[in-house]
Order: sequence, then C-alpha cells, then structure tokens
Amino acid sequence: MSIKAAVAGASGYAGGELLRLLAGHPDIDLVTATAHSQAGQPLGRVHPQLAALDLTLTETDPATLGSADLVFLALPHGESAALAAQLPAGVKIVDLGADHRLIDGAQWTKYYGGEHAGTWTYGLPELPGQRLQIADSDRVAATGCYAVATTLALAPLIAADLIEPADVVVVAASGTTGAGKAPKPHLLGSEVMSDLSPYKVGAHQHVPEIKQATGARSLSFTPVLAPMPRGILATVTGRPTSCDITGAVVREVLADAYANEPFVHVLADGQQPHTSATLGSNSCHLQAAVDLDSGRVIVVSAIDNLGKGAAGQAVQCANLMLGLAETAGLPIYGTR
Ligand SMILES: NC(=O)C1=CN([C@@H]2O[C@H](COP(=O)(O)OP(=O)(O)OC[C@H]3O[C@@H](n4cnc5c(N)ncnc54)[C@H](OP(=O)(O)O)[C@@H]3O)[C@@H](O)[C@H]2O)C=CC1
Ligand SMILES: CC(=O)N[C@@H](CCC(=O)OP(=O)(O)O)C(=O)O
Repeated sequence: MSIKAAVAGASGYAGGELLRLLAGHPDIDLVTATAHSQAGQPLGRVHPQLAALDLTLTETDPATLGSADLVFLALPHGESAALAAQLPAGVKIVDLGADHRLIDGAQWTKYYGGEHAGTWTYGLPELPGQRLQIADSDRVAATGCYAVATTLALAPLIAADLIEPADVVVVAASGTTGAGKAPKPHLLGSEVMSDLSPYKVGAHQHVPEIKQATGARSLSFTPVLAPMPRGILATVTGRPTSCDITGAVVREVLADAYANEPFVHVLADGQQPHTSATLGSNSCHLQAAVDLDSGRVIVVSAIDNLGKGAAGQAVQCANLMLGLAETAGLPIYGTR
C-alpha cells in the first residue's frame, strides 16, 4: 500500500529537494505541494528541475494537508508549530524547521525569539538510541543543517571520551541555499560570488542544538557563507583527553560508531571530504587527524545541506516512522 505524502513549503529550497526525493520514492506518493506567496504557480515555474512533475502549488491549508498520511513541514521558523497543531493526531509529521528541536525552551527563545512550541523526537537516526525513538514517533523534528554536519563529527568523540567537551571549536562553510530562497540583499550573486564571509559570529542558533545532541559544554561556532549553491564543510576541533590519541585512534572511533550506517562514510586515510562529493546524496563524509603542534583533534565533515542537512534527513526519518527501509528513495552517492 502506497503512502500519501504532502509537503508544506514546497516552493522553498528544502521543499523543492523534498519533492525531488519523494518523486523517486518507491513507497510514497506525493499528493500535495503547498506554498505561501507562490500558491497557484505551476511547479515547473518555481522549480524548473521538477517541470516534468505535473503539479500546481496550492495554498497551505490544514484540511488538505491533513488528508495525507505523512506531512513534511519546510516552513520558516515559527510557522510549523501553529500548522502542526491543526493537523489530525494520526498524521505523521516531519518538521524541517527548528520549532520543535530544542528541549530547553529558554534557549529556543534566546536564539529564535518568541514562545517555545514544545519538543519533538530529534531526527538524527545515527545518534545512539535515536533510530528506535524516531521509529516509535508520529512527530519528528529534523536536525538543522550545520547541526547534522557538526554532530556526526563530534558526538562519537565526546561519547568515547577522546576530547574535552568544554573546549570545542567549529568553523563551517555553507552554500547559499542554506539561507533559504526568500530574497535577501546579502545573497545577491554579485555579493556572494568571489567572496567568503563569516556571519552570526558567536551567536549562531545551532549552538544549543549541537550542545544538546553531542554533550559539548562549550562550543565556539563560526559559520561562513561560501560562493556555491549547496554543501556544508564543517571543521570540528577539540582538545584530546590524553596524549596517546592519534589520528588512527580517532578514525577507529568514528569507523566503529558508523560501521553499520548506510549514510555516514569515514574516508580512507589520505582522502579528504569534498562538499561536491556529497551533492544530491543523503551522505556525510568524515576524515580525522590529530594536529601534534597545537594538540587538537580535527574532524572534517561534508554534507549536502539540502540532502543530509534537510530533505534527505527528513525522508530518512519518515522511512523509519513508516516502517519502510531506511534507505528507500535516498541516494547514497553524490553527483560530484
Ligand atoms: N535550506 C536549508 O539548507 C535548510 C533548511 N532547513 C529548514 O527548512 C525550512 C525551510 O527552509 P528553506 O527551504 O531554506 O526556506 P525557503 O525560504 O527557501 O522556503 C520557505 C517556504 O515556506 C513558505 N512560507 C513562507 N512563509 C510562510 C507562511 N507564513 N506560511 C506558510 N508557508 C510559508 C514559502 O512559500 P512561498 O515561497 O510561496 O512564499 C516557501 O515555500 C526552514 O525552517 C529552514 O530552517 C533546515 C535545514 C537546512
Ligand atoms: C547559509 C545560511 O544562512 N544558513 C542558515 C542555516 C539555517 C538552517 O537551515 O538551519 P535551520 O534549519 O536551523 O534554520 C543559517 O546559518 O542561519
């Protein structure tokens, strides 16, 4: 029996990638794609890559969405909670926004503003114990894009006591689709091309999410806007807990943590992650080293922000919630 799925926020970048993945999913039928200012537009006018999908974007109406078995919410922060509250309890929901990710409501208010809507199951299946919780949930909050790239690199190091949780430094570059499709002056091609620039320095909203997911106690996080459409490259460094920790030890801890994971790949010694190698896929590529001069453990992580960082992760969670094969409809290999 095929599952009926709806996507709210389908005219956005994350929503468009969801449509692309769902159109190729063997067990899911895409029945509804909704938008806000672009409701009424034929899909191919908004997402030319999806022109062959004969769909028109409709209004974001709870009654229409509520007739699906599964709803993906790819809406701006603060919009998901009100809509989710109007959907029937039996409908499974994956929220790609941040409304339900954090446990600590005060942290949500500090970083996002407004009242916290509550906490849903955190949608990162590779965290210990999380896969079963996701499979048992009707409401799942998919992870933030930088949070995926950073957490997959960092969580096993802290769990294995390889690094000090109170001294973690992350610098991460993202492609421009990470900022959404709504027009913003700093995202004009003429501003972004030939430029690298940091933003939200010392104040990024994914810091509490990464701390919650990894157990890090102090985290310096610097995001950088990169002149490319898609991809995140996160460099995560921490102070080792012992001088016996070598690059080989770190690689072994990561390889053990992800031995059975279809989407997380610890690269062979000598290979480095490339964002382009993960493009279009739901994969994360990791490499580790120890810098003997500064005494830092370094793990570099690459994902597609619209893949494992958004739509791919959301479909992976939905597969688990529906009892389908976890990899169904999800590319493992990037297009490069
Ligand atoms: N881009 C990324 O890499 C990632 C995004 N996310 C999260 O996914 C969500 C969507 O992000 P993204 O696709 O980048 O954003 P976009 O700005 O590209 O798209 C936003 C979507 O929401 C719709 N929308 C805007 N306002 C409203 C409203 N008031 N009511 C209903 N719908 C509305 C827009 O419709 P219209 O265009 O018709 O106005 C559009 O379809 C966000 O919460 C984001 O944080 C998570 C991980 C990564
Ligand atoms: C390049 C860029 O601006 N990226 C966005 C990522 C936001 C995102 O997708 O994460 P959430 O799901 O938590 O919103 C940012 O840094 O705020």
